[in-house]
Amino acid sequence: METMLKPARGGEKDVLDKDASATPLGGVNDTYGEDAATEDLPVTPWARMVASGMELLRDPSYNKGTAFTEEERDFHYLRGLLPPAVFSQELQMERILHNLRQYETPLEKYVDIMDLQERNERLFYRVLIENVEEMLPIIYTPTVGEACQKFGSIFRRPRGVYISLKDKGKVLDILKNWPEKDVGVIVVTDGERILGLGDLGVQGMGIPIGKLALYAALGGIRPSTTLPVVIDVGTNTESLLKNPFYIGLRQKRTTGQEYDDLVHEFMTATKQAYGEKVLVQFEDFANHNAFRLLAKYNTTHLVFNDDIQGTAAVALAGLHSALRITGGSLSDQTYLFVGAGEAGSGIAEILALEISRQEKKPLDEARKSIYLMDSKGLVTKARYESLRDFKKPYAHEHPACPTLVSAVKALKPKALIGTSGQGGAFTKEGLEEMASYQELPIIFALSNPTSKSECTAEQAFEYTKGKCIFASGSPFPLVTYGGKKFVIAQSNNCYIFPGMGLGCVISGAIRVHDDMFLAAAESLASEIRPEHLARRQLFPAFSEIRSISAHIGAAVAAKAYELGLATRLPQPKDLLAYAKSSMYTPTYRRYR
Ligand SMILES: NC(=O)C1=CN([C@@H]2O[C@H](COP(=O)(O)OP(=O)(O)OC[C@H]3O[C@@H](n4cnc5c(N)ncnc54)[C@H](OP(=O)(O)O)[C@@H]3O)[C@@H](O)[C@H]2O)C=CC1
Ligand SMILES: CC(=O)C(=O)O
Ligand SMILES: [Mg+2]
Repeated sequence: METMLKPARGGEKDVLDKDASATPLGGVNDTYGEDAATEDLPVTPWARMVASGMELLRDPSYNKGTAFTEEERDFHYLRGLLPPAVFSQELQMERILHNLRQYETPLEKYVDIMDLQERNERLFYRVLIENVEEMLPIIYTPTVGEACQKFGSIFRRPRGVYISLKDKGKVLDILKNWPEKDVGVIVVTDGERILGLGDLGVQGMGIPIGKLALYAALGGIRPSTTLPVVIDVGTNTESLLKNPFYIGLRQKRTTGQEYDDLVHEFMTATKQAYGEKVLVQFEDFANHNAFRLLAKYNTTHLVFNDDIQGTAAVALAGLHSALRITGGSLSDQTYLFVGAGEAGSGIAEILALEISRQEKKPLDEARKSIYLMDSKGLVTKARYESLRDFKKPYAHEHPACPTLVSAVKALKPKALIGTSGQGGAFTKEGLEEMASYQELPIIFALSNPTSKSECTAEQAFEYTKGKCIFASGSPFPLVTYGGKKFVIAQSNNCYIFPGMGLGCVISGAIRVHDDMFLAAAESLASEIRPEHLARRQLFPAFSEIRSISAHIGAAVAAKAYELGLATRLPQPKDLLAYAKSSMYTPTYRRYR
């Protein structure tokens, strides 16, 4: 791919036009999933003005470091500003990986790789895309959790947009300060429930940054169209308030009208700044805000909540796969959730929707085989009045069960799904009980990061005597039990949201509908092949994720067209080919 850059000594810059092109992601019909053979590709028919010389080296969107060719070094006033060797992107990647592997702690690796994002964006994404399985635990769970806890200390350069209570009335101005005008996907948090680590205030920003890196790497969304946002309304975490390196507002969380007004100002400003079709993903809000914000904005904005809906879709795909191993249908089983918040009730509700759709029975009927436990034990009818709304549909007539083992004994669930954020919540006794009456118990320990997983993969296999079909939210190493090796698949919403974003963008969707998540789940489930199931592996390897995201994107887009929610007309004939051809690839452009 050749890109015409008009060198402008002294740094005249046209950031508005950056990467503009005919495809919705601005991918200039990037060659999907392979190295573009740069010589053969057409010359892009437009020109850009970018900085030259040192400024070019300092612009991560265009910088290629030692990969600038001799010709480019002459043309762009770079001669002498770089050492004489000219590296290929492949060799640069090797060097990055070599250095990364020298670090002793995952946090050091995180700091190093995020630094690369600030220096050379294309190299950063090339490293991510070609080494997803190695890189995911660093830029995502579990390391991103530790990075958020220490965000103030490791802070180097700001990334994304910080909106605090101090900015009331100025949110649109803040969005205007962001250099990119063509924003398509925003991930926003208020930092109150960061993974299972609780309230990390403004330091939750690590999560939108990480999720959006995955949008680009796994889903092919052009990085320049992504915007991480944190809304800082304070934190109730005393240790942060006392920490001299804390980078947020040093006050307790604001709630009520003042909170709502700031969020509303932000939501209004997103449309004013970026139009109707900007996708806003709510991430890691505490559940007292998550459900109501979703309900408030999903009829007026293109929004979804990843913890409720993305998690639901991936877990549903996992359950489909698990039942292909055990036999039986979704509707024949009893399900027990440990954790009745966003993730738990989100999964419960999509499961009930799917059962109701498959069996053509009312949703309320479908919910009857799904039980939730929260911090007070089993959610039952007797507790109805005191329950939050999202738990009420699952308050069945049943005696109280205060502990996991008592609930498992009473209900004999086929599947046990952990979404409690409580490390160790799946006790030895509870897991032994799950294995006492069935051959292949389904055990999902979905809480993140690793320290909050309801059990480890090893414990699941050990306490069920190797019988379990297991998935976790955070990565676990391979488990060997009874001489057999089991690859531990991750039931994590990162299988879904990149493809969901891709589908929304390529169709020009204006709303997200639950059926788009059902379509995403179905698409993901269809990627599971018999050889995966033979190994009890419920999800394909992350190395296949770009292709999976393209399929999910096409399925989501098809559903958006079917529901009349898509605005990109006419509908492309082959949505999968269109999704693939629209995806961002990080191969360097040739500048002249
Ligand atoms: N794998 C994935 O893709 C995802 C994983 N997650 C993980 O799921 C976890 C929960 O997230 P989320 O649902 O948003 O959080 P919420 O705070 O909304 O929900 C947590 C739930 O767990 C319950 N709970 C707390 N302690 C216990 C206990 N000892 N026994 C049983 N239930 C308990 C809470 O009870 P009560 O209602 O009484 O307070 C609440 O219902 C986090 O660790 C998060 O990282 C989240 C999204 C995606
Ligand atoms: C994965 C995710 O979104 C979470 O743990 O919150
Ligand atoms: Mg989350």
